[in-house]
Amino acid sequence: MTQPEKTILRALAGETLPTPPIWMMRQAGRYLPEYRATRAQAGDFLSLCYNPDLAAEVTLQPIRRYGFDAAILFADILLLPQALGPELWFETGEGPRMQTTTTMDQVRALKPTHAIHDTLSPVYETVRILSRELPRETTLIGFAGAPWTVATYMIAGRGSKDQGAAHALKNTDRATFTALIDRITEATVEYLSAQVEAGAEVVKLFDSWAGSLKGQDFEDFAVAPAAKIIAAMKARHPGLPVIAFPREAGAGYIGFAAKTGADCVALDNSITPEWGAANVQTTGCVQGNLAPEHMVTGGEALVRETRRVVEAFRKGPHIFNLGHGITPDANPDNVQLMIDTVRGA
Ligand SMILES: Cc1c2[nH]c(c1CCC(=O)O)Cc1[nH]c(c(CCC(=O)O)c1C)Cc1[nH]c(c(CCC(=O)O)c1C)Cc1[nH]c(c(C)c1CCC(=O)O)C2
Repeated sequence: MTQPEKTILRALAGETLPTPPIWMMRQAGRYLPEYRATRAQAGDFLSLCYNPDLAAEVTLQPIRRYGFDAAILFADILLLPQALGPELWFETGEGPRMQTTTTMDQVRALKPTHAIHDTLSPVYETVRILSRELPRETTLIGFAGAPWTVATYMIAGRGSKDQGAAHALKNTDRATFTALIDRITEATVEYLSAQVEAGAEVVKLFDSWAGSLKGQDFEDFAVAPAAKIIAAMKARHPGLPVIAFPREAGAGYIGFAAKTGADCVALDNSITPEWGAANVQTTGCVQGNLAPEHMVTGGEALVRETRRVVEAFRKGPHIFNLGHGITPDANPDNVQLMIDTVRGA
């Protein structure tokens, strides 16, 4: 294989670059006026996700405006469970709602894995459009939710602060809980494979609620499913780079890449960049981890903390990013200031 030229792929291959490549979680989102305009044209959020032309358009908007080094497919982690059967909708101002899956009969009633493509084919079309339209230097990232995080929404039927319903099922009906995790794991491989076949060059697993899994639960339901998915993806697509994001894993970040086979571990901003460099970057590429609040507040603190992240990770492979998604109240000018600071302008 020839050496990759795209900066994101070089960092993922373990190269230390003089300037870290940069992209941003939720870079296509409500903080951008052009996103709000396209979303209004689509109607609601799910209609936007399932409209390949408009989903590709919002994916491209932050690339045009800022020249990020990567584009992330515009979709949502809850499209996959929806494709397995449960209804999904978004309550305005509140977030996602799903028909719940909490019994063995309901797990058995989920659609077979191969049937997900009936629902998800517009997402693959979005990927195909993007792989044609992105600038040649921009890397296209596909993604899925990790099984635990997806399960928390399927079990509770909505987002929750403590993932209480999922923990309760895990502790009271282990057979149903593990059957659900296994079904999501299998479907995730199928979904990510279809994204790669359509043109995604990297895939990222979002485990937003990994931090609520402690001790052996973290090993069983954050580490083990990620390891299974990554092994299957690498067997099907040799050389495919994978980013894993076990958000708020804390000490669980240590050794996560080695245990799961991930090429890069994305770090949230509950840890300092110095801690991440000393404990995680020692074994490979890391991504992160500026606090998203700086995109709201800007100014000297943004510049200082951006430089601190770049400095802390300077000695190893690093992809600059926020520690979590940018929020709707962010100021687009602050994103430009972050990029200029990273690139040394
Ligand atoms: C937990 C989770 C979800 N979705 C996602 C996660 C994991 C990452 C994380 O922790 O943020 C992941 C996600 N969601 C979205 C993407 C697209 C790619 C990107 O820009 O990063 C990705 C990678 C678009 C989106 N997903 C959502 C929006 C906002 C929708 C809108 O336009 O109103 C976007 C741009 C909606 C969404 N989707 C989800 C919730 C809880 C919400 C509501 C919260 C909110 O309103 O911000 C589920």
